[in-house]
Amino acid sequence: MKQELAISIKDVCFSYSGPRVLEHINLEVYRGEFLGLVGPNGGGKSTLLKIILGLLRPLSGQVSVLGLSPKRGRAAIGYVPQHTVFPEDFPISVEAAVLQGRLGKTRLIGGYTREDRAFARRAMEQVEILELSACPLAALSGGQCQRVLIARALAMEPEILILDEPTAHVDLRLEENFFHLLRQLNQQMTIIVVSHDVGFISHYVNRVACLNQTLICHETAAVSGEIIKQLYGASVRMIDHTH
Ligand SMILES: Nc1ncnc2c1ncn2[C@@H]1O[C@H](COP(=O)(O)OP(=O)(O)OP(=O)(O)O)[C@@H](O)[C@H]1O
Repeated sequence: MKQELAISIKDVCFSYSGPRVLEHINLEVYRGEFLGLVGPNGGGKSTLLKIILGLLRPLSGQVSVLGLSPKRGRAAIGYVPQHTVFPEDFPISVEAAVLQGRLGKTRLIGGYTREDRAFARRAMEQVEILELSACPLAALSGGQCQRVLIARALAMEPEILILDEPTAHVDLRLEENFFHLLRQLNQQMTIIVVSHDVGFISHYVNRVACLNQTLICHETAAVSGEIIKQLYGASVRMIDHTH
């Protein structure tokens, strides 16, 4: 059976204004895949995600998302950004934050509909934060905040979920819970997750793409600490959390 493409990246090059950040990147992500994207600091991971989201235009090459241009395909992508910190006095509840995920989908005037609230509720149920729905964001732990951000992305009914270092600020136990959650979500949607921890994510993902200006994909079984160290130096963590 022919697999359907979720994302296609062909021969993409990019630079901000100075040297090339991405060189001739080729990547095909299939529907239903769970892809890990790893690489050293400054390797170009966030830049590649921004190109997929249509926020940056490549210097050359082609990108399509579900057969559409990245700008048009963006409506199908739930994006969980890196390093989102809510200010201490941010006066907004968990439910209000999750409802923001409906902004591109709902009517422009008249506020959220009953349907929007049902989507937000379902998203909060999926990531097990429904009991926190009235809490102010400022009262949440790092792990709970990450779940709110995922719920916000899920509320928009995405076909593709992209997460940029979602567990950078959570401890190992929460990280494990979190990846179990992603594995469940992967039954309904394509997932790309950026991480610095190859050893850990290779227990969960189908394939690991290593990006350091150029990109090489490995089936998870083929990823060893030695390969990663040779290609990308010591800044990628290769910790085996085998249980
Ligand atoms: N807005 C920008 N303007 C100029 N250069 C940038 C900009 N954003 C990123 N860069 C540069 O592009 C390169 C790739 O950065 P990018 O943030 O994509 O890497 P990354 O792999 O996501 O890194 P990290 O793991 O540290 O988050 C780096 O050299 C960075 O300094």
